[in-house]
Amino acid sequence: MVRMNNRADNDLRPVQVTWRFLKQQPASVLWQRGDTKVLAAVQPTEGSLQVNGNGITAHQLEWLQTTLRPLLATEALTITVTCLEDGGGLLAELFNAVYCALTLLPKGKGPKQVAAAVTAAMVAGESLGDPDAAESDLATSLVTMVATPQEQIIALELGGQQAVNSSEFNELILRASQGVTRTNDQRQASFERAVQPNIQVADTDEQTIVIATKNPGKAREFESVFAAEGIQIKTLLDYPELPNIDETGSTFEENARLKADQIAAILHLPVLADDSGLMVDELGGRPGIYSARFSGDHNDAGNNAKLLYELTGVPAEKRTATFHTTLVFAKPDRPDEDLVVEGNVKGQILGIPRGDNGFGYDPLFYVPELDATMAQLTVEQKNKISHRAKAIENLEDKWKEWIKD
Ligand SMILES: O=c1nc[nH]c2c1ncn2[C@H]1C[C@H](O)[C@@H](COP(=O)(O)OP(=O)(O)OP(=O)(O)O)O1
Ligand SMILES: [Mg+2]
Repeated sequence: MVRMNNRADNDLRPVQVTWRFLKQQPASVLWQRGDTKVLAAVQPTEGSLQVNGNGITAHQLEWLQTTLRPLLATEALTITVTCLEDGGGLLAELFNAVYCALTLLPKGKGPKQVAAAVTAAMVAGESLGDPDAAESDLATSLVTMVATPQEQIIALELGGQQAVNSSEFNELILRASQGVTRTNDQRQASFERAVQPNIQVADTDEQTIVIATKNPGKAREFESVFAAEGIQIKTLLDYPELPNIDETGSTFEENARLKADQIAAILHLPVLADDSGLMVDELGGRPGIYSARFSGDHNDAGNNAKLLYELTGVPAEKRTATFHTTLVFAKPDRPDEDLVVEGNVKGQILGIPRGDNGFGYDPLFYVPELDATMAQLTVEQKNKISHRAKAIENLEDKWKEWIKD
């Protein structure tokens, strides 16, 4: 049987972990395996264990709570797990996401035991490790296993449309045990890469690109573009040890170059930097390169408030504005070969914010053609029309050739 991506029966989909995904919550992780995306955040509390789920069933939540409990060093925790996309193997990935978040708790509060989860599926009489969504749909039976790397089984969950006989069951268990060991290695490798940026652990044969940003809003938009190419992306949040790059340039391009060149020189990886901002016609193009610091510090609410204040009394037809992005792609150690592109989108600054998506000035930036603010669009919709999307389109034809040599 030929699997998607020509995977062997025991091959797992690649894993990508964004450690400390939420700025305000240190023990948080975005865990992605294939198309399955789970966000987990753990907060120490005074009270007893609470596990909250978004986008998952009551049964999945209950299973998770029961499975986690024996691994916890303390029950004074609130765990929140959010399914962003179920691309197969969700139950296992819920566990893996939470487990990763637990490892970010202060010493002594993390998990008592090393464990990982994986799904195995019986498809057309063959046992497959880590089925994707299509394979899961075809599976006659599925096993989700949580175990230690020493093959001590902590939990087993059976699923699928048919009863499983004991020889198939044994095969599934074997397949799953292999997967657990491998998953544990994937997690460990990702963690080491994240905390020790100079040590590159070759975990997958996938290409890695670092996006030189600490802005999770930007990162999300880039991610969906490169994921489609099978390229894994990291952001500066994966490298907390890196120095802060001061944006001392006087143009978007200078600032993007500063970020791209310096980070590429340190990490020895290809680095894509974005410098972007809002240019309001009535304000002579301000805040422009100062968009992030418009109200003093880097604070979206403050920046939006200041923008509204400065446009007090300006009628709708004069509130025209442009979002601009300059992208600089830098190769390690070859700053003279930087690739530079830009993108723009025109809109209007509203008097009252609308919508909860996106980031930055999105709730105030109205796009007449769509009769919506940027914050009323989904990531997919925004990725079709935004300044960043336009810049990426301009990069599209060039970068694949450029990155090869
Ligand atoms: O699509 C966007 N939707 C809304 N607002 C946006 C967008 N794109 C840029 N902006 C605003 C946010 C920030 O106030 C400034 C970017 O400043 P900029 O220095 O490029 O980014 P940043 O400091 O947030 O992150 P980083 O430097 O780590 O990439 O423009
Ligand atoms: Mg910045």
